[in-house]
Amino acid sequence: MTWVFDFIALVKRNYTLQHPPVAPKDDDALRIGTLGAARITPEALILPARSHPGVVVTAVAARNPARAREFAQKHGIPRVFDSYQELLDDPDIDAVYNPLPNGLHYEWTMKAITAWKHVLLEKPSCNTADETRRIFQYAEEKGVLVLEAFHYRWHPAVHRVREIVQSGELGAVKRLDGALTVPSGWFPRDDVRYDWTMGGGCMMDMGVYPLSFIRWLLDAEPISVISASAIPAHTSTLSAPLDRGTTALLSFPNDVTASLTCDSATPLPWEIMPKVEMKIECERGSVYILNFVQPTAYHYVTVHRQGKRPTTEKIYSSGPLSQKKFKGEDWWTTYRYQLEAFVDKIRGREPDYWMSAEDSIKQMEAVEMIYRKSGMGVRPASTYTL
Ligand SMILES: NC(=O)C1=CN([C@@H]2O[C@H](COP(=O)(O)OP(=O)(O)OC[C@H]3O[C@@H](n4cnc5c(N)ncnc54)[C@H](OP(=O)(O)O)[C@@H]3O)[C@@H](O)[C@H]2O)C=CC1
Ligand SMILES: O=C1OC[C@@H](O)[C@H](O)[C@H]1O
Repeated sequence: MTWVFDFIALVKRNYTLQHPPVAPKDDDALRIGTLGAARITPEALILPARSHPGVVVTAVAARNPARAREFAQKHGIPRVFDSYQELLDDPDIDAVYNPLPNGLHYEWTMKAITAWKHVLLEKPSCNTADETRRIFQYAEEKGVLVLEAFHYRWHPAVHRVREIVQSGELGAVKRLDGALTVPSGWFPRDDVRYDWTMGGGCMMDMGVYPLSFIRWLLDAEPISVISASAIPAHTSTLSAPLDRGTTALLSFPNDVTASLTCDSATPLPWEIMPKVEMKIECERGSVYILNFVQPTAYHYVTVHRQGKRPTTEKIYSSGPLSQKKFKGEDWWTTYRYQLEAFVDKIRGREPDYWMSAEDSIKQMEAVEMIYRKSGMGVRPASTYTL
């Protein structure tokens, strides 16, 4: 019978995450403007802001004014700007969400910082580690906040996995295997993910998730990339090499190895569903999590302890977290948790979790190491100068 209750909870949670309760807004709610009418914005910002009393999405700017108006109307955004710069220049906006193509992250985040705006910056933070370093340095100089939107990092389920791994109860970690793949047809062939000039490539778009999770689970950086191979995308050329997918094997301190796989178009019929998983093998057992990227929709964590029967946990806000209790509701998406932390930090409150500048910089250094090893080379640096 438990599965019936689980199924009802799953349906309820997935309905509520798409139709969150609307919170009455605080008088001093943070006013966020969003750059571009990007596909990810409703899920990553507009829905989460709905249930947050301390945030209002007050403005959108798009390259095409008609598109901006249509987007604003659809999502109840009161103000529309005909250019990104006009939005940044508006003194009634406190923070911006930057979900532009990767190749524009650097330029528009630097411009936003110049305009004294806090920035919620989509992953991957920039095309190169050097750009990421410069962004955080500049933000510090100007006294504004930049956060790379690695939303999964805020969900209690991934914290639980990290807690088990780092508690030492299973002994030392020996090996990790992470994957994020989607079947062919998931992205249109003209998607910006396949545009080299815009910082495209699957390692940039999807491989960054298992990479970031591995680094965080270990609290360590790769020593070297043992091997890396990339499948060229249909847009890949010699002068603009771009991966449809990448597989890499990394070496970490203490003899730990980790593999990651990402693919933006796994050929049918080998895969008809996305694959999103991480397995951590330790001396005396293992931990497996299904769907570490969007655990709110569905996930499970299975722990094999040597000599014992495997156990399975599902961890939402009310789950059996032995570490500190997170703020949140079962239906809070990773983006909702992330927004809570972003606002808390700006308002001087201690967030439940925070992803540091150092972490974002090290993450891009690791991405570069993998691209160099696979022969694809690092993504083109922005031509924007401050
Ligand atoms: N956190 C997450 O779960 C996810 C994060 N992302 C990240 O968000 C970013 C955007 O992804 P996604 O929403 O899928 O992308 P979209 O292509 O839907 O959106 C990108 C936006 O960038 C603007 N833009 C400006 N210049 C260009 C250009 N030259 N070519 C294309 N678009 C341009 C467009 O805005 P306009 O024309 O309206 O001005 C467009 O709406 C990426 O960095 C990606 O990695 C994506 C999906 C999930
Ligand atoms: O951030 C993301 O999350 C899930 C992926 O499928 C997507 O391509 C990416 O942009």
